[in-house]
Amino acid sequence: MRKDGALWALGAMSGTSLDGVDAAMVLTDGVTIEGFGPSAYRPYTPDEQDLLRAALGQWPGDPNVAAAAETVENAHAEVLSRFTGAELLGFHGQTLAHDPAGRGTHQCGNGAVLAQVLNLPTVWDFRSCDVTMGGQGAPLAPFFHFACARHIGATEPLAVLNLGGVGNLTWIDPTADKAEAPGALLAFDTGPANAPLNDLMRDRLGLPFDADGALAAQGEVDEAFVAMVMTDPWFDHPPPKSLDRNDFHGLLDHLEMLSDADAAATLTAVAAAGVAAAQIHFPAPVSRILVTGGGRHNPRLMAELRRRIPSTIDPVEAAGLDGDMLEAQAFAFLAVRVLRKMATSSPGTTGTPALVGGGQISRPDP
Ligand SMILES: Nc1ncnc2c1ncn2[C@@H]1O[C@H](COP(=O)(O)OP(=O)(O)OP(=O)(O)O)[C@@H](O)[C@H]1O
Ligand SMILES: CC(=O)N[C@H]1[C@@H]2OC[C@@H](O2)[C@@H](O)[C@@H]1O[C@H](C)C(=O)O
Repeated sequence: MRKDGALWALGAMSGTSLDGVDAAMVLTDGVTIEGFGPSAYRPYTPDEQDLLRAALGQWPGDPNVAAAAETVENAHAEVLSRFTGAELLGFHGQTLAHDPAGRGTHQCGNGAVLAQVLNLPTVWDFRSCDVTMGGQGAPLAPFFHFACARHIGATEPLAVLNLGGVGNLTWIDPTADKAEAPGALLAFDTGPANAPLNDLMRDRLGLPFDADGALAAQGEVDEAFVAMVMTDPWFDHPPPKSLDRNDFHGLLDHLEMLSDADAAATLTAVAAAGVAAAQIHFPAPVSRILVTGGGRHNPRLMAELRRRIPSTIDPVEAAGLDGDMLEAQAFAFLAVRVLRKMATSSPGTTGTPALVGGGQISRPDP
């Protein structure tokens, strides 16, 4: 029997790696996870990626943004139309620019268009309200991570680490009354994760990423360089904090003297060192870090994490979750929360002064 208020929600995420659209269904009332449904992935073609890359860092009104938005909407319409039985859509869109202390945050793709095309009530623009209210606008997955921690029966503090283009981590006390409770969650971005490594692979070798960490495995980490990066005050800065995809892009200029393999090994280590540095911000130590996002497929990155961090480091699959779809599931879950007028972020997640519920709701014409 369905719990009161539970809906089959479809969530879609187009992440900072610009690789494609993840989509997944969750049965939820926005508090507990009642079940996971089907999922799908739709990669962007190289031409589509070029259009998106040309719009990175741009704000509404820039000539490249309209083409990027159309690309995002079409790719989403294509993959989302394969699903049946969804009652609500949570559409994240593609982050093109993120500057919470300045111009705000910009996800392209219009949820109102998707609501019509898919004939589904659509929750979108999840981050703007948070930034307007003084929050970072990211990360937003933590309320879902709290539900996941409950779903897997966790009883002591743990962390969920997402290794996408940027890394983000959620520290969770699963014994808290609810996700909104003070002290239940502490979340923040950990630093660059796959983005600089992907950019290196693309610039030097014309490849999208270091598949299975094969190139990094042939190189040596320049530990002095890693230590130098870690002196950036950003890592010691207490949460809340969030990054734009290209905030650490300048790293690549300093690696020109290194071979391809050494540069790949060093950037892989930088991603892991950022996570190790994050531990000083934990309210209490964790015995386990569950890793989600594409970076968990990189054995070199996982090895660097294990070398630098004493906690057990497992892919989320070890706890029965799907690390390729967790973010898409998060936006399905958050859509239900928005529909039900529940908070989507808190002082511990995005650093808003109070609980905030973001998101716009667009409904198809009757
Ligand atoms: N087999 C693999 N070996 C090495 N790296 C991999 C592998 N599979 C995926 N990745 C890395 O993971 C990235 C994709 O990760 P993911 O899909 O989590 O990113 P995203 O959702 O776009 O990012 P974000 O969470 O920052 O929004 C790829 O670009 C690549 O760097
Ligand atoms: C502004 C933005 O899109 N941020 C993303 C990005 O990708 C990873 C990290 O940086 C995280 O802060 C966030 O996404 C996840 C889904 C989040 O909001 O929880």
